[in-house]
Amino acid sequence: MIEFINVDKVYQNNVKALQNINLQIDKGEFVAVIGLSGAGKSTLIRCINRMHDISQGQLIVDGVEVGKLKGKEVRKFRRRIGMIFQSFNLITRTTVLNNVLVSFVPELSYIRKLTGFFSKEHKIKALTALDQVGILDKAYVRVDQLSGGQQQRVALARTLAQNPDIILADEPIASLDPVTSKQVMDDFQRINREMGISVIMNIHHVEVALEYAERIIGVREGQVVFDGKAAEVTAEILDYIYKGKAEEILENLEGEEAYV
Ligand SMILES: Nc1ncnc2c1ncn2[C@@H]1O[C@H](COP(=O)(O)OP(=O)(O)OP(=O)(O)O)[C@@H](O)[C@H]1O
Repeated sequence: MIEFINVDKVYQNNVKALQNINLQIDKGEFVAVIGLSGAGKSTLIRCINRMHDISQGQLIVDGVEVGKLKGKEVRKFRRRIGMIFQSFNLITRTTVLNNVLVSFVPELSYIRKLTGFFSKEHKIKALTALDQVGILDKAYVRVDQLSGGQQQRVALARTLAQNPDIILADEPIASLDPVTSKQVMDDFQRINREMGISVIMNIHHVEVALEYAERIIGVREGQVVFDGKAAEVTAEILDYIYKGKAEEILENLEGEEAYV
């Protein structure tokens, strides 16, 4: 379980990105975090794996107070939390398999780190992860020869190979077309349902958030202004989260539905 207790985040430039956040996210949930640009969505997600430190309050993940972890403990803690970015963060000039194997580097002995030699067990784990996202046949293809959607699947496989309890996804479909976005979102849904991995996703596409997430957290000016089931989200609620811009967003929604 992830628990935010009275969490504030103030950046060094004095921007108060999060204010008094209180949330509980249970294991296995699929949560979408929505809100205007600058509302605090990325900050909220990135505090969970301590990419950002919180300024006040407590953030507890499976009984561990994240802010109290030190050095090695932080690295060990992060191994349980996968992170997916909009920009995929892959090494494009090498194979898909090598990109997944990279996730095992922290587990390697010093010698193996130097030689870059992965065990058979690591290779099997990596190939299994590629199979889980349907791109096993691309294992020996260079990443720069793949489409954006396939690259995001490689990133997802790399995360899965870590055997995470939680996947944080920061705008994972922002640079993908609607059809590819749907494939990637289907992957997230399958991983969430079949493997019980919690998914917490920051997403600009409201229509996609409502379709895939069970729970929606609406953030506005650093505060949680809505937290409920996707099915409960109304046009009024969206309007509140998006400060009167819901009409524009709903218009988009109609267009996107036709496209997807
Ligand atoms: N590293 C940083 N240093 C200083 N201020 C920051 C930093 N990162 C974010 N901010 C500020 O914190 C606020 C929240 O930013 P955040 O990136 O969390 O919003 P967001 O909702 O994810 O936006 P977007 O949808 O555009 O990614 C913004 O005012 C932003 O300018």
